[in-house]
Amino acid sequence: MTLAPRLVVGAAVLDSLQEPRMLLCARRSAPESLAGLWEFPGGKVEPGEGAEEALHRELSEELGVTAVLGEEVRSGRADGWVLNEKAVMRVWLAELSGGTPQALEDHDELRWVPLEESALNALPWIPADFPIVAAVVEATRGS
Ligand SMILES: Nc1nc2c([nH]c(=O)n2[C@H]2C[C@H](O)[C@@H](COP(=O)(O)OP(=O)(O)OP(=O)(O)O)O2)c(=O)[nH]1
Repeated sequence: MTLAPRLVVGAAVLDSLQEPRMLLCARRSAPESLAGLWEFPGGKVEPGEGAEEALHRELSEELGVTAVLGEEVRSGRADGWVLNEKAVMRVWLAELSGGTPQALEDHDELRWVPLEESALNALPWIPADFPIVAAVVEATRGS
């Protein structure tokens, strides 16, 4: 029997949905295997929770912010971006609507990085995130 992959949600938080120039990147502090790697803030969808609802909860818990979600960053697969053998992630563009992001939980650094592949790819992302970063740059290009 194959178990359905666990759904994770992530936010590509932009300085502006209308005129995006910067992406908020978060450096994980745990678990040890992922500590020091950069990611999209977010986390696992809990049973009974909607994906977007989970993303708002994670942004509040992890960063202490509220956000408006923009379009979903599509992978070409219906279920999202494959992270590993056990998890897939759906990712939305987002813009802050309240609060100043703080590394409250799971992260030890937050950084606004220009929306350019060279600048973003210079960070050591969780490996599965590199194609998502490229798709975020593509989705915001020309805005
Ligand atoms: N949040 C997030 N998780 C990612 C990304 N890329 C990636 O492979 N993952 C993986 C790391 C974890 O194995 C999983 C997400 O788990 P998590 O630890 O963030 O979830 P959570 O906040 O709900 O925490 P918990 O229930 O495990 O305590 O997805 C990403 O960009 N953002």
